Amino acid sequence: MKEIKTIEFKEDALYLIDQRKLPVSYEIFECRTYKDVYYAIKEMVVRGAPAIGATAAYGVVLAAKEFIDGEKKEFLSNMKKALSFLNESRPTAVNLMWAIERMNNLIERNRDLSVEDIYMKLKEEADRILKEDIETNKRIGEIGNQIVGQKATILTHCNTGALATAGFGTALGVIREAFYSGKDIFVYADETRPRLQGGRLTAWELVQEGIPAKLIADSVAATLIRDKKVDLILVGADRIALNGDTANKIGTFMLSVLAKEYNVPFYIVAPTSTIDFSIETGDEIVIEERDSKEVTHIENIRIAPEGIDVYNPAFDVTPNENITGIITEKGIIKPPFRDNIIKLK
Ligand SMILES: CSC[C@H]1O[C@H](OP(=O)(O)O)[C@H](O)[C@@H]1O
Repeated sequence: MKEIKTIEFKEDALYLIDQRKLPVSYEIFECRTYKDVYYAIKEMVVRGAPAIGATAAYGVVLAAKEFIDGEKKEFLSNMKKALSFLNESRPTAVNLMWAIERMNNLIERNRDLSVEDIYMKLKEEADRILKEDIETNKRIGEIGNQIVGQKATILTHCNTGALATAGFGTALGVIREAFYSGKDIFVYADETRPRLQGGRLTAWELVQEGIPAKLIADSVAATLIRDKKVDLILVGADRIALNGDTANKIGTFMLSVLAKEYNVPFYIVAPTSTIDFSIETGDEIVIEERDSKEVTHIENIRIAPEGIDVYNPAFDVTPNENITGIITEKGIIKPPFRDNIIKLK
């Protein structure tokens, strides 16, 4: 299995695979300040809910390093500002807020320690988040593999692999696990307009692993599903509400409607850190709207005329009634979702 180091912290700097450049070139983006990390998340140098969370945690570490020479009071005040700034980098993936809150809670628990000791504890906590995510994803892979047939064609959307996490992946992690456990699987990967995470990132990971697959335009999925060419649909998540409604990359909701119409099992695959226990339904999820240039251009080449207005939501919400189950590291959550999700709090 190929090791893909999406995120690496060493010698007081954070190194990220620059996912904007893949697959054409493999480049590393260096973050030396928490504002570098904000930029990396906002501009999707790094993306994917768990990867965003782990990256933000190291952004907090870089902020603590930046303010380490200040008096305690000034340090705590600067850290509060830095955490709030990082928290605003993208609005939908709850792992960002989950990681920031976890780092803030650590500061609050240790505010009587020296600034240097707080910094060391923050670094340890960020390392823990990174390590836990990889372990969580491998557990998700094992659990998810239980619902993959010995011979199965799986359709997936966007990128939910090692690049979207600290390693191994979520939905693509289940696909990895099924492949390496010897199952005869085949993957259809949606290219996922407009940022093409499927065509650029999932396709790259599948080729790296030698997993049999075909890349398709998003609009091909409907015919494949209608013609019974797809046995299972596995997608990721950015925020899951208590009732199971799930925000994920734009185009996921459409797939769920097709899956329901043609009785194809449709699973969300995500760590429990992607569950937002503070919201009842998907109506409360903020959907990020991104720059129109993502739609009117590809690699800075204009493909739509000047003057055309654009609507570019980065996510949509799949209603829980379209979801077969939610595969997590604690097991597969089945309906009734609220009753079963609340038990995980
Ligand atoms: C394993 S979470 C991956 C999740 O994140 C993606 O969004 P983005 O690339 O904009 O960060 C997409 O929703 C994936 O399902």
